[in-house]
Amino acid sequence: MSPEPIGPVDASTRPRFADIATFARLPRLDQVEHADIAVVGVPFDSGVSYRPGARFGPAHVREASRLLRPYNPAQDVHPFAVQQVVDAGDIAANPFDITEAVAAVETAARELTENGTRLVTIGGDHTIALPLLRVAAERAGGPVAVVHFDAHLDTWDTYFGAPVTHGTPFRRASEEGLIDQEASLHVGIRGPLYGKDDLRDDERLGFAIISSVDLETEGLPRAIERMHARLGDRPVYVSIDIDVLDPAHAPGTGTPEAGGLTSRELLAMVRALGEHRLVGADVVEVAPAYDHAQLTAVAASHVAYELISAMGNRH
Ligand SMILES: N=C(N)NCCCC(=O)O
Ligand SMILES: [Zn+2]
Ligand SMILES: [Zn+2]
Repeated sequence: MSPEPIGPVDASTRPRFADIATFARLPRLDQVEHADIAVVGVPFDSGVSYRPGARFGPAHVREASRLLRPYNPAQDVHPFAVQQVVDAGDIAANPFDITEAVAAVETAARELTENGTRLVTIGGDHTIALPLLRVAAERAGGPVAVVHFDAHLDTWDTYFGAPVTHGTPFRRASEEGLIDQEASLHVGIRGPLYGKDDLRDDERLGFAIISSVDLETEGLPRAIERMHARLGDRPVYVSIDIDVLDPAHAPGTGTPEAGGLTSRELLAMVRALGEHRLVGADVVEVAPAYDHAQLTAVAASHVAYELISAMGNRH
């Protein structure tokens, strides 16, 4: 029998503002025999097209995650008791060479998932979704349904001739056959595009869209219904760009767009994913330099907590 999971440090006997921060004050990977879920940081932002700083995201989210508690009433689950969740530290990626950095993330993700551990990765910019999806599809034995929360499509082709950036991971992933083209979708899309072709290309690459306006006009229950219908019973990878939230809810990000989701809407949609077989997830694009009073980091840490809870729901 495997031992009982080691949970977070108890905030009622040891102040939650003490100690070096691990995610939710969980044990480190080297302190357990086996991890069901590893939270891992990728402090990398060399793929950004506008404001830099997401390289400081993992540390900022860990700091804000000190406030998380062990029982999640919204999903009626003790996410850190039904499964062993750990902090696996950071994947240190080369800030001067995107190709090398992406390869390093892929290698590290492959190693971390060797014994069935699922990853919840904290970015870092959205470039890192590409190597993470490579490993997720490999582990799932084929393409995965991607549910991608973002203001942006991230299926553009190149920037300055560069094919691997934070605006292009899902085009590359689709071209590489990593995503299930019948079951993938974006949620929260809004704002100006380069042209109409962006949407045509996006559909051809295998994505459906629940836009921010759809959410407003159709409401949350209908959006959740559409998400369930699209994902079906496929293995699901969840990629959450924190800029899916309105800048009022998440100012600390590099390419903010007005008219986004509330954190309440995003948390509700993530909770609904508890019905699905989640093979991995990321929360990216938290850039602390533009944050205020940890607003963005609190949102990101709660989103990660709901993801871990959703993974625990079907444990
Ligand atoms: N992945 C994020 N956050 N943003 C992509 C924006 C790409 C652009 O500048 O057009
Ligand atoms: Zn975005
Ligand atoms: Zn993005």
